[in-house]
Amino acid sequence: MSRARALVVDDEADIRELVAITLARMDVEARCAADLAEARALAGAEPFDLCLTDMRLPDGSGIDLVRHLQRTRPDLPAAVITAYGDVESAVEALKAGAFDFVSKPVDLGVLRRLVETALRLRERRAPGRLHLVGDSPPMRRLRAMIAKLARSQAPVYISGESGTGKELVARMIHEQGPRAAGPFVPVNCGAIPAELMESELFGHVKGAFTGAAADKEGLFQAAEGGTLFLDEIAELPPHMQVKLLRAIQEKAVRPVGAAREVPVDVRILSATHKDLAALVQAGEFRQDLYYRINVIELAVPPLRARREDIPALAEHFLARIAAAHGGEPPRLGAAALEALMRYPFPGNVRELENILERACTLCEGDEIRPEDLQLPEDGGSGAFEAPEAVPEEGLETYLDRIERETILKALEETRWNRTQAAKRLGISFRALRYRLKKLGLDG
Ligand SMILES: Nc1ncnc2c1ncn2[C@@H]1O[C@H](COP(=O)(O)OP(=O)(O)OP(=O)(O)O)[C@@H](O)[C@H]1O
Repeated sequence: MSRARALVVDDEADIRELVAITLARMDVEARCAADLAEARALAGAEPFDLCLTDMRLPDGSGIDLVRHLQRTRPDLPAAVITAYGDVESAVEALKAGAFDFVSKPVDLGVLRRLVETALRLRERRAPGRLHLVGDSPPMRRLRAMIAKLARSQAPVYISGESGTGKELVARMIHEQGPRAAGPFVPVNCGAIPAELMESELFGHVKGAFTGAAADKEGLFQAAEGGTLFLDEIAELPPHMQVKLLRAIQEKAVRPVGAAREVPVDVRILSATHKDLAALVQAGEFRQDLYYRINVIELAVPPLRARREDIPALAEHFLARIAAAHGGEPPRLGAAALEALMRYPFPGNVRELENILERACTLCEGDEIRPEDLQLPEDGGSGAFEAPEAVPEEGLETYLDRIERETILKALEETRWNRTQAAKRLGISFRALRYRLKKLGLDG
């Protein structure tokens, strides 16, 4: 890990110096500012692991700086130096988001401990805010690959079943790489109607088509300097596959109706739960595009291939659910955990999350019982048996029918609450709306 850096803000030169010397002895580099304006400018321009600010500054208060950092750098721990006995300000600072305070005259032992704590936060945070729960060998390999791929700029194709964590992996690659300060733009290719896809991705100029009242930038331009995550890339219609290939090759896009291409600097990550290689074989996905996006393939294993991760994941989700609702999370009883360990999780980690959310609602005491989990009797894998012979109606019609039946079932079970139904189906609200339209069910 690189040398830690602290932003020290105080209008008194000798305090700045005292703090800077103390920090230097701890191998922490200090950058000093004498007022709020200077502090803001430095915080916006340079990386820091810790901020230490005096309460009273010539152009505002330390609390203003804490608030500013909370908005702009929520990961940066900030502490305030308060006047002796000024409990009120200390409390106010903590409420504003400061992680600690130290009172004047500054006790160097207290200061050292405070800095150590802040730096431990940094270690826990590093290398990114997001993390994958699970310590199974496949998860460890995945984490190592993410760290390696984050440093490269090559397109990565993330494969894996639905709900395995592909989007989370894409976000981590972005967050741990040199583009982390830039935007991460996720696009669900299956949720954008084919006729809008080009203008959504590349933008359009005013008057390009009816309803194009002004210039609009596309998702490529929105991801400038960052990462574009093309999820469900198998759903890209053929005409868009050609255009995407060109955009990747030329590092430029042409907005609909524009005369010229505009250069774009984005890293492309893509994913699908479908077997893209098989789609290439079947002639449904362009081979040249496949080679372009699949420079590196990262496979996210299904949950049933790493069952030892289930207890840690369950604990993680229970804590998260409790934090969202307030209060203590219920415990997972031994019998319930055993049931989870046996369950095949066709919907993977997302399904585990949903099961636990439901269990928390159903659970009456402080312990989740197997019946609270409501695991499907058939193991969740046999909802639709694959037909033994090629269906007479043809694959497309057959798949449409299955899709329609599954969606209708989810809608009925949720009394046509689309948000709930989308959640149950493990797709976004937008994706559900799009599918309803496609299947003529949106009337
Ligand atoms: N190892 C993990 N640790 C913590 N949370 C995880 C892990 N894997 C997945 N999740 C969580 O599970 C949920 C589903 O993950 P995600 O959306 O990334 O899956 P996906 O593979 O992209 O799904 P889909 O193919 O349906 O788009 C998210 O809430 C994600 O944060």
